[in-house]
Formats: sequence, structure tokens, C-alpha cells
Amino acid sequence: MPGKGEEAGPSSVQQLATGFRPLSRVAYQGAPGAYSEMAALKALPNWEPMPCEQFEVAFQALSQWLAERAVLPVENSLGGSIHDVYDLLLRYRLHIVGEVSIVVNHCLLALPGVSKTDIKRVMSHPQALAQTDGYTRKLGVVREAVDDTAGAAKLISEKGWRDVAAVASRRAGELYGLSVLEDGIQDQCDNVTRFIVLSRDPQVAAQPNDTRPYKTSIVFTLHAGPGMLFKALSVFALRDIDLTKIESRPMRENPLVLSMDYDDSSMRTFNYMFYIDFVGSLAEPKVQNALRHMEEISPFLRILGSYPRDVDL
Ligand SMILES: O=C(O)C(=O)C[C@]1(C(=O)O)C=C[C@@H](O)C=C1
Repeated sequence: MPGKGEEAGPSSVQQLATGFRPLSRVAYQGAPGAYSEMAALKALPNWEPMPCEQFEVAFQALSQWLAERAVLPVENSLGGSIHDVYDLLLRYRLHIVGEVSIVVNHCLLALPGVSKTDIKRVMSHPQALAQTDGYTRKLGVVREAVDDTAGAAKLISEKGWRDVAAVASRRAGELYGLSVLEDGIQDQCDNVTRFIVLSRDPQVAAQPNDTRPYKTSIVFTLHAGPGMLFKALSVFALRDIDLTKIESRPMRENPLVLSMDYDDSSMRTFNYMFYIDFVGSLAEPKVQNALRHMEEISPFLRILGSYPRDVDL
């Protein structure tokens, strides 16, 4: 019998002898059947997916050593950026060690026997609702945002609602006993969501024999004034470094600043955090030079991660 505080299971000696290794956990937001679970399994096929109710719970699971990785969505080709994840990246000191993209194919799911004309309400994650906006508008239903797509399917199944449909994956339908009323309901067939893989430790810089293409993600601030963003971006343009994404978010602790460009001291402008992804690894001298240059311009600069690029789409 294991004593108090001891785990039941093979001892470390037994583990070595039998080759048994407990599965490492990868946290994701949503219920089983969520697209984030698919992304987690694509990024880390032999890991145990760990469902979390909210994005922040996945960040906490990783920070508190309950999981070894977290996989979170950052942008979708139709719905745009997932802002909450950008804000959390700044609040938690975690590192991006990889990225993975998946094709998102939404289905309209309802209880067996329900037809499309019975549906009065459609529930899903806000991103999934944005990606199927044209379709649900034509359907003329009330749209309701919930925490995740699979969670919507689960709720409909548990409550037995016959006038509600979920926008979710076919797999979510199978898991929660819902039928597919229509498949492929996203407004464009090219519907791709990009996810990042987070770890407590940074990815080891690309080795000289590593031929994989790399990407680097940073977040920075700028002083208010004319041409500041232009100057910041020029550190990459001058070195032919290809930017793949830029995002700006309000600086929540200090949302308004005085602009140096105006004499009128009452003139205040919005204050932003800028997030940039670019092609290149921290091991490359031109990337190191660009970041050194950026440090001269930016009052705050943090490297979020340098990691192999997902080229499998
Ligand atoms: O709700 C889910 O199934 C999720 O995994 C979340 C999420 C997102 O946040 O963008 C992931 C992929 C799709 O773009 C829709 C929803």
C-alpha cells in the first residue's frame, strides 16, 4: 500500500527496468473534441492531452508543473487573432517552443432526430462563430458564445436541448452523441488556426546542423511620437528579415500616454504592446544584431521564443 503522499505505481527502479514512463501532459483550452485538443495531439502525438476550462487555466497548469507543455491558439485565417492569449503571454513568463497549424472544419451538430428548421439557437466558441458568421446569419438563429466548441456540443447533449445546435468538430459530435446536420459550414474552405506550444523553459537555440526553418516571437513597447513603429520595424527590413505577423494590444496597466509630438500636455495617445513574429533563429547573427538594434529603440523588449516553424499544412 502506498504511504501518505506517495503515488501508487511503479517505482523509478521498476520504471527503468520495464521501460514504463508516465505520459507527459499537454494542457489545452476546451473539452475533449475541441480543436485545441487536435492541435495538442498534432504537436505532441504521444502526450496526454489535459483539458482546461479557460486559456488562463492552461497557462496556470504549465506554470504550476501540472503539465509539461500547453498548446494555445493565437490566430485564425478567417477570425483573426486570439487576443486573450496574447495578453496572457505577457502576464506569464513562459516560452514559445513550437507552433502547429490545423485545418478547422466546422459542423452544425444537434441531437439525433433534430432537423435544421428546429434550430433557434447556435452555440460555440466566439472564434468558431466568427468563422461561420455568414452561414449562421443565413440560418437566422440567435448566436451564443461559450468557452469552447466541444463544450457547446457537450452542453446540448447533457441538457437534451432540441432547438439548439453547436458549431464544432465531427469528433465532438461523435464524443457527445450529436448528429451532423451540415459539414464544412465555415465561410471559406481555407480555414486554418495557428497554435503555439508553450514550455517553462526556452527552446535550445538552433544548432549549426539544424536545417529546419525557425521563427522568433517578441513583444516590445515604443515611446510615443512620429515614426517610432517605422524605426522599430526598420531593424528587420535593414537585415532582410521577413516579418510574418504583427499584433498590437492595449497596455492595460498604463493605457494612455503623453505624446512627445505635442506641446499641449493634455494630448494623450493610446499606449500599445507590439507583438512580432519573424523568420529566423536567435542563433543567427543578423537576428542577434536586429534585436540589439531594437533594444536601443524600445524601452521594453522580451523574447517570447525562437522555435522551429510549422511547415506542415
Ligand atoms: O473551441 C475550440 O474548439 C478551440 O479549440 C478554440 C478555438 C480558438 O480559440 O480559436 C480553436 C480553433 C478554432 O479556431 C476555434 C476555436
